[in-house]
Amino acid sequence: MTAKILDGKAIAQQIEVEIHERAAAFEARTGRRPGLAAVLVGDDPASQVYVRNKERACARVGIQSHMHRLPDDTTAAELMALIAQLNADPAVSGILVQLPLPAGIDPTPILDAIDPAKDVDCFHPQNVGLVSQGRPRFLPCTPHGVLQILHRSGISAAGKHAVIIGRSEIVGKPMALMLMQKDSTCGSSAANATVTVCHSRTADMPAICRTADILIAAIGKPKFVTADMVKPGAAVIDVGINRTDDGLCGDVDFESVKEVASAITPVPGGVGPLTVVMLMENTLRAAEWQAAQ
Ligand SMILES: Nc1nc(=O)c2c([nH]1)NC[C@@H]1CN(c3ccc(C(=O)N[C@@H](CCC(=O)O)C(=O)O)cc3)C=[N+]21
Ligand SMILES: [Mg+2]
Repeated sequence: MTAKILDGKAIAQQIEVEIHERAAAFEARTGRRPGLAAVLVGDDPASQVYVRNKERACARVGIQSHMHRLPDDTTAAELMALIAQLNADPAVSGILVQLPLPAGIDPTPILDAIDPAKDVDCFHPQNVGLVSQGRPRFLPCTPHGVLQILHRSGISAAGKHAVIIGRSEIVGKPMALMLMQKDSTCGSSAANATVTVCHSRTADMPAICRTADILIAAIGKPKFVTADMVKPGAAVIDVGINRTDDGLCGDVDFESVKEVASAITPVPGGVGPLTVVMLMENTLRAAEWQAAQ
């Protein structure tokens, strides 16, 4: 079997059209553009790429981007002062502090200081709590993007065994919560999975992965998932983006796994573009709520 390649870029473009229409309607109704403030501290090359992609997406969908590029030696106090200013600015609907922050700054108090109504990354404990209770205000961008890829590719999760490799607060953990819930923004077929989470201390991970109908790799190890870990016919979603000497690659060994899976996302052009577009959706959602207050 050769897998169907799930074209994340094309799916993201479809969703962008929908968001562009909603953003235009918002602007027509309120006379204001939704605004996204992105804070980038230091000069991490991957972060530069991601933030530039987010800025470009804002321009395409009709969101005003407010970029704050700060030097590597910015202090936590300076960053806190900027967050306070952005929290108070009515032109700023959503705030994103690009991670990782430079080694000297603890991200937790910074992220906790973002107004939960502007927390478009969905990292604030209040928003994480709402997701975990199945009544989300925002959805975390990458897991939401994965649900959109599955849903818009006609892959149902309901009743299936979804195995997630990785337990990060940003991807693995919220992905598990969202897949096991009764419903999702994409309907009940993009939820209701039986979920297993594997991590670095999991015993016999390959055997567990081989029972997955949907296998989601989010560990940050290049080509970690090999063909022997995949059940024939499984759908494989690769959340990893690793920069190696031979260029970008995911957490999945694409060339071998595509011969076993029924569907697979590429890297680049898979989950990454969805992460960006779901951030646009959250920013628009934030603007709509703030306008209704
Ligand atoms: N506060 C915060 N929020 C984030 O959402 C966040 C973050 N920090 N830190 C890093 C990760 C990673 N991330 C990506 C964004 C865009 C692409 C993306 O555009 N990918 C394209 C291009 C990849 C490339 O050229 O490098 C693709 O996969 O096709 C990927 C990954 C957001 N993250
Ligand atoms: Mg990573």
